[in-house]
Amino acid sequence: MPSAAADPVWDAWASVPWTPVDVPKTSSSASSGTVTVGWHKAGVPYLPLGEALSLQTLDLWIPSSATGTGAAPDINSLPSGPHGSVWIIYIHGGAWRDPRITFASFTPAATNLLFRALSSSNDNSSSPSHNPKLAGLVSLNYRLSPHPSHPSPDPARNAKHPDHISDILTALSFLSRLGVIPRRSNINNNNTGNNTKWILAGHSCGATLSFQTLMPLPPLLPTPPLLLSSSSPQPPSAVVGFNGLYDLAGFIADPPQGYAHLRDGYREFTVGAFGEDESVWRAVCPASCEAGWVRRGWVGEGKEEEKAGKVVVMLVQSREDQLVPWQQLERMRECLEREGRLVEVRVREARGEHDEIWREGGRMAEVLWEVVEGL
Ligand SMILES: N[C@@H](CC(=O)c1ccccc1NC=O)C(=O)O
Repeated sequence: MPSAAADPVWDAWASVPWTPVDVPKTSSSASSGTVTVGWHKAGVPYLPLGEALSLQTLDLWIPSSATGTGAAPDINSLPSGPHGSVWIIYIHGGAWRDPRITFASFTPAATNLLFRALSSSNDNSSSPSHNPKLAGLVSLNYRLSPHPSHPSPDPARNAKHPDHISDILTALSFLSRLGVIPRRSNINNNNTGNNTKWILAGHSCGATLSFQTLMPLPPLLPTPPLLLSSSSPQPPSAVVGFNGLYDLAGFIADPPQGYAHLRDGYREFTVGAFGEDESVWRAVCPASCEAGWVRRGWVGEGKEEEKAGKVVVMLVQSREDQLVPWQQLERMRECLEREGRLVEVRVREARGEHDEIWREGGRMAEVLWEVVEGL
């Protein structure tokens, strides 16, 4: 991938060094020590240097195979994956407000995925066509609303809708300027496009934010001018929601059995993020907003896009989740199935309480790997 001097996007990119991701060698190998599974940039500002607030940053990892050598990539560069490789972009949860849940909640799954990528590139028995190609991973930070138990004067911790989704869209524009997300003009262009695909994944309110990137949200959000490019980013090939929130108004009006005690908590964080107006709650949630957004905001109206194939939604939920009921998944599934054959909805179960899936990371990585393989 190119790098360029005197470009605010590449200047921000080059402001952070690469560090190795070292994991202990498996016990089966005779040698001890660690193996480098990938390279990591931590806390890259996704706005021009000096303009980003404390939470307007992203972390990015590439598999060690991307460099071709054992050495760190150049600080100015972003090595591209092989033809047809896939980027995964992750949005953390925490009810739009919890400062203890950040981009770092993706680290266990990211490390697991880098390890899988290394193992599969070492595995000569797998045929190249079935060898999944992971280009890299990104985890986004974004401004948070105030948390009553964790007050802070930091402007990045006193956000209100649409600040959260605005930051996510800004980060996606930044990533498209870096070449991580392909541009729309490359769609259907098999000769010159590098055919990179991307997956958008999120946990809890991060799943809400993932779908919001594809919904027409009022009011329209301006992109910072320095990040604008002539062509818009290509939408993701798949969205993966882990223990996601899809219908806040529905939950607050009528929480399902076993979750009624959470109604006031839901109302508190919903008001904190979106204000008191319940019509806004409905408009910003993917299972309760106006129908038709999958075609309008994602698949596209044009026949060419329809020919390019349907999009994939993977909904992952634990029945043991003490904070988000299975009913949220059902609401989302029903909403997507009403969109007809544009979307292929897949459902996977997970185990444990609400945050176990990212704390533990293995199941999250397994599901994401399955989506990468299927693209
Ligand atoms: N730890 C959070 C609570 C939280 O994250 C949450 C609670 C209920 C339903 C979903 C939640 N998180 C979604 O992103 C808080 O303190 O606000």
